[in-house]
Amino acid sequence: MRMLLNFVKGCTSFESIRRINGVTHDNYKDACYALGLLEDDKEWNDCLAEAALWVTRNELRNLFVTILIHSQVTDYRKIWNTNFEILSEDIISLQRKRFRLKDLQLTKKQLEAYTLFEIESILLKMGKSLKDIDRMPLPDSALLNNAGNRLINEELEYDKDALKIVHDQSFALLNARQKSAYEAIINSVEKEEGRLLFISGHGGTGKTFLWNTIIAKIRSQSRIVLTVATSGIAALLLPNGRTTHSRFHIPLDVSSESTCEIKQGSQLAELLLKTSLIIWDEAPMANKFCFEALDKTLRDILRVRYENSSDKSFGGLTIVFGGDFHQILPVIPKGTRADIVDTSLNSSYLWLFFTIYELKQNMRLYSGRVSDSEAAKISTFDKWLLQIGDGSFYDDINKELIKLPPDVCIKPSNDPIGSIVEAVYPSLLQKYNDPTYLKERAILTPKNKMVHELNDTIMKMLPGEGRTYFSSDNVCKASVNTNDEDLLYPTEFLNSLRFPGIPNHDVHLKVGTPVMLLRNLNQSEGLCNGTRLIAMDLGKWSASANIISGKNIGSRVTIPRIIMSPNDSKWPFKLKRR
Ligand SMILES: Nc1ncnc2c1ncn2[C@@H]1O[C@H](COP(=O)(O)OP(=O)(O)OP(=O)(O)O)[C@@H](O)[C@H]1O
Repeated sequence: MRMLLNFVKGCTSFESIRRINGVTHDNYKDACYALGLLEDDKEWNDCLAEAALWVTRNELRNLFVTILIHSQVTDYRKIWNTNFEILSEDIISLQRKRFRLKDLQLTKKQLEAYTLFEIESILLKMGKSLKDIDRMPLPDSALLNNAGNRLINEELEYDKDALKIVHDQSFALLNARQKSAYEAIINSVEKEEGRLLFISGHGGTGKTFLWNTIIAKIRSQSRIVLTVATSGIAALLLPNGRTTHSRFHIPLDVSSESTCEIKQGSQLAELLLKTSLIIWDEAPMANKFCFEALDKTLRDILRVRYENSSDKSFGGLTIVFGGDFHQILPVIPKGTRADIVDTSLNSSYLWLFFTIYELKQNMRLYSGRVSDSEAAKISTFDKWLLQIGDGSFYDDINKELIKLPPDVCIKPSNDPIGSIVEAVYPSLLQKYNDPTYLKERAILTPKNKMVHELNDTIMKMLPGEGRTYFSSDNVCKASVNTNDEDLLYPTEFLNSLRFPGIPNHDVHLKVGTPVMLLRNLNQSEGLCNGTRLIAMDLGKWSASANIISGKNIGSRVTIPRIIMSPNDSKWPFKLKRR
């Protein structure tokens, strides 16, 4: 009842406290559940049943996998048994198409095996497996064996003729510096020299262009190149790119002793044994221990392939790193400048073995897609930005202030929020439904408080009622050594807490609002930290949205409530916000 009193306004009787959206519930617990304030496995059944009304079965299986991986389920077997039927509704027709047998019938056991096989395929793309999930049934091993090593198959499935054409076209365009890096990399791959190369260059100097040319070359020769990036958003820019953590199973809390969680003999280990090249974009952003973890793991795994692999950096595999040390370095919460430098790639023991190639020419200006005046403008901005990066463009003696050029500023006014919204989102009401309009706009602010103010202002401007989702907040039992956490940390207090990178207790959404995902939910579906979407169906237990940035633009995804915990907070307990 106390929890409800925080939400139900103007109640006149005990019964009215239990009335939620016109329905009077039998008890307070049910009323709390209806508001989404409680944690219960029943939520996942309700969520899948609700989404089944509007999504395809394949989307539903993706939703099921998201629940398995990101939401804390108490009894996996039970939610599988309850939802098996809706998850398998299209399996017979899928198999009929696959085997070209229009009268094919399946027994319940076969149906279960094929459905689990589909679920396992989604999990494998995320680098996970049903084997890792407690008490979940496993697909038929014969089916899995027939499918072979799907990680390797996926890397060999490319259209080689098309890639050869792409390669020849881009190769002809490479500038001198790009070409010399290209030759060094291809030589090292062909002669298995196992070199370590670092391609540095600021934004627009054609690193991605170079990667694409090299990837096309290697894949057109039926060889394997793994493309990874430190952040999900950069990974989406690479063909079949993945984040380094998901591709190599690097632990999240990485230290000097860490290794990647890859078992000898696993599908991933076999893939690494067959790999010719790894391209790691945005390398300066990663903690040096990530590289060292991969180094140690490859030295071990590649011993089957190369003699003395344990004496060679990365076991003797050619690895290309790219990025710009001017851009974001590893984030060390409350770390000093020295801490950050010490965690960077160039403080690692591996840095000694790198050969560095530098790209200098801003190719964005020469790609022929911009007019001369636009190119001059970009060039001036580019120089200005680089000077700031070099620390040579200060407006005062204390080296603290930078003068912004007038064309990037908006005029001061009495309503700064209104002005910036008007400047960034002109004619919002006519255009808020247009994905292209939304895709190219964003307001960045240094503080979350301002983000919330801006969001509230813009949400109020948009038409429609929308829906408010409440989180269920709990103190993680393992993080406190008392049974009185309810007294110490009452729910309304937990609800009021705000953390960076984690949504507040209440999230208000309207159909058509652009949202940004804050978690790497499913790379292969293009769902990672930073993916932008437009909210579409706002169900009670899940929300569907259309992707508008990165990979898979236009496809629809359904997202359940997932559990998030702040990484480091000042409180003496760990909050679980679902
Ligand atoms: N050799 C080239 N010939 C023609 N166009 C090129 C060449 N190299 C790069 N470009 C084009 O220049 C633009 C910027 O290149 P690219 O995105 O590869 O740069 P980048 O270094 O990866 O930039 P960022 O660090 O911002 O991601 C792209 O439009 C790309 O197609």
